Amino acid sequence: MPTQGVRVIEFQSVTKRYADGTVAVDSLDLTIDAGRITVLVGPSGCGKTTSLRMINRMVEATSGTILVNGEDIRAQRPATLRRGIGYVIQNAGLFPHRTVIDNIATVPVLLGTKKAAARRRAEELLDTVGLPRELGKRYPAQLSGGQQQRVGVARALAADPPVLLMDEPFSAVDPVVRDDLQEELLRLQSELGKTIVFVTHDIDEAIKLGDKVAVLRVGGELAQYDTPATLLAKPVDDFVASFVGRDRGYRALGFLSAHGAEVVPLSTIPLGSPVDEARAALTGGWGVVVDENQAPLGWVSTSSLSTVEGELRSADLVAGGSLYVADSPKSGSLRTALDAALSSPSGVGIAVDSGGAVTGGVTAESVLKALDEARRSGEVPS
Ligand SMILES: Nc1ncnc2c1ncn2[C@@H]1O[C@H](COP(=O)(O)OP(=O)(O)OP(=O)(O)O)[C@@H](O)[C@H]1O
Repeated sequence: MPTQGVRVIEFQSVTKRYADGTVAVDSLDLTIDAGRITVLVGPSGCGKTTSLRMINRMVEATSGTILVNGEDIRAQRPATLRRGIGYVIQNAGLFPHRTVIDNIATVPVLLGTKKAAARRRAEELLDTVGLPRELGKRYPAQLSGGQQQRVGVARALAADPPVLLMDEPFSAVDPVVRDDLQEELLRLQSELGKTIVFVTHDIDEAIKLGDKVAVLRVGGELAQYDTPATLLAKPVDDFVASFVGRDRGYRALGFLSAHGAEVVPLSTIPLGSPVDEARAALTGGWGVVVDENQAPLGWVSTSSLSTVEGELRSADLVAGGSLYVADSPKSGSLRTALDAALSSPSGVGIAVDSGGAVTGGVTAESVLKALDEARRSGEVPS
């Protein structure tokens, strides 16, 4: 099956009325782009899960049409349809009595792949989702919540479906793990280019992950469907504005590229340099110590070097803050740049290229200046 077919999912005036009369989705028109992440977001009960499940026919629409790749899904047998659509849910939904490897291999084996081959592929998928292969022999209960969620993603990817449906997949894990899982999904997506439909009630998650975001309101109506930037800059009404939140200027930092922020020269000092040379190389009292590949190892300052003699060793370094990649067009966001500046002991965030080598530094002021410019050009709200 192709990894990146021209799959577009199209909702044409789709309504779902449950047997008790509840209208969960009301005349939904939505075109979901191939190879992108589309997020459905909105308050509890607004019909996100119902919309998602109609795509793989776990829920049947009452009226309207859903096309996948131009074909009406009602014309396909649900089992055939689902072969091309992976599904990931909250708490991973793993089979408790099967090992991790067998969980991942489930669908390929059902589809006729030999067990040994399916297991080998499952091991590769553990690598793909960033889990050590040793975990393959464990049972789901022997994994952390975040690890289980990664296995859930690996299982959904096992049959290499062009479409992935993800229903609040990261909601049950703590914020730090959730952040890791989100980063991992973005990394995976940059390699795999799946058509992903992602449901969440968390607007921050929607803005971070979505190429496009559909905001739904209770009653199953589409309130706005736009890129995160447009959603933040131009909410169509009070509902969307309040859902997106008052601090949307700060949120905007998360998707504005840090490319616009000025990178200033930074003194770099090779580990092992004589301390006298290191002292002479400091700028504004600080310098970044690097390895032979120019990758940052930590900081030294006038005061940290005051008692050091001989050559610079790892033990002499002050731990550095977070890094940000300033390697257009792969630059990190302004938020990563600001995080780097604020978490750095010197107040200057370390900018690296995509190979991890130091290219310079960025200050909080330069981030705010770039934000100001984005505001003036109307890219983000003022
Ligand atoms: N099987 C069902 N029978 C009757 N009503 C249902 C059924 N499933 C969902 N609903 C109702 O349909 C509406 C939409 O539900 P849905 O689960 O799609 O919303 P959601 O946006 O995913 O909510 P949440 O964020 O709370 O999961 C809700 O009012 C819900 O109570």
